[in-house]
Amino acid sequence: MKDRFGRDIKSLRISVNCECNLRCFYCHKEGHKSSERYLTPEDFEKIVKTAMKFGIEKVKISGGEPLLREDIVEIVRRIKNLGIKDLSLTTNGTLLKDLAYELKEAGLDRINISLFSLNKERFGKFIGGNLDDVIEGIRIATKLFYPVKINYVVTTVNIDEFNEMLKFCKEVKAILQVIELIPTTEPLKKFYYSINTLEEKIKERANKVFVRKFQNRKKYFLDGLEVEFVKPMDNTEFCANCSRIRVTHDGHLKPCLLRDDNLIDIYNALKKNEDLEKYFLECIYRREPYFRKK
Ligand SMILES: Nc1nc2c(ncn2[C@@H]2O[C@H](COP(=O)(O)OP(=O)(O)OP(=O)(O)O)[C@@H](O)[C@H]2O)c(=O)[nH]1
Ligand code: SF4
Ligand code: SF4
Repeated sequence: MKDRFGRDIKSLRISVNCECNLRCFYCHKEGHKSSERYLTPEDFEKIVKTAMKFGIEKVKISGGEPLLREDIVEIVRRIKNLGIKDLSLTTNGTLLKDLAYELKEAGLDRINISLFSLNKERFGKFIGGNLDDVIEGIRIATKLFYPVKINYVVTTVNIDEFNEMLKFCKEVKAILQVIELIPTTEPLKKFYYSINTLEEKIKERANKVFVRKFQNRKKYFLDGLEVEFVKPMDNTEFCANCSRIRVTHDGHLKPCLLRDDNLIDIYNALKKNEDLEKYFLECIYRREPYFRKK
């Protein structure tokens, strides 16, 4: 299925909650306000079932911090049991050491873990929480899942750790995902650091480059290491190749991360056990590339 801009619909990104046990200063909260309303594992199952009718085979679970939900393993199991081929989860990693085995057993295919800094003090100051827990979570995850991606959001605060991040990812055998900061508020703008210079450096060292169809992302292969660049800002090619639909924890279909004015409320439809197809069609209709050529 394609939207009005000829973009395929391939993946569903489900935010299962809005709470988090960390406080990253750059958090964009998946572009949605918090709310007291929460979907149940059965609700997510119904949503994914409908999404599959539209050809969606990839599901990403996110939050807030998804591992704070007590029923996260059940959510994973129910979605995987529907036959989703690529089921992944993005986490801050703090609770992973206690949950990694159960998630694997429930059918999770792969995992992305945020890592702002390898410096304990800096991690505590800008992110909160305990870096050691995250590192332990990463080490366990890399033994159970493939691939594990390390999400390194680049800012003026942690740009000096780029080489250390490369070294760390090589050591633990994870993919380094270098992510451009999305400055969603005015004060965040001063932390923005363009990742183009980092990409140039990696390009020089790479043996092979691969361009992912999804968001036109480039992946570089170095000796024993993969590095992917995520550059959403003002990037018309990124949005032109966006194939995601989002679901919020409180039961909205969301056509775009950066917009909060075109959501579709499906909460009552879920509770009444209505067919969800027409809501998906409406969501696909409302999809527009956020950054596009004028
Ligand atoms: N603008 C925009 N940014 C996105 C979108 N999806 C992901 N991102 C950015 O990419 C970062 C990492 O996202 P992840 O949750 O790790 O997932 P992903 O890298 O998109 O997905 P996979 O590579 O398939 O695992 C997010 O924090 C965002 O900054 C999107 O749809 N739009
Ligand atoms: S870990 Fe993720 S959800 Fe939590 S504060 Fe950081 S960016 Fe936001
Ligand atoms: S259209 Fe662009 S900004 Fe919106 S979700 Fe897709 S990639 Fe992100």
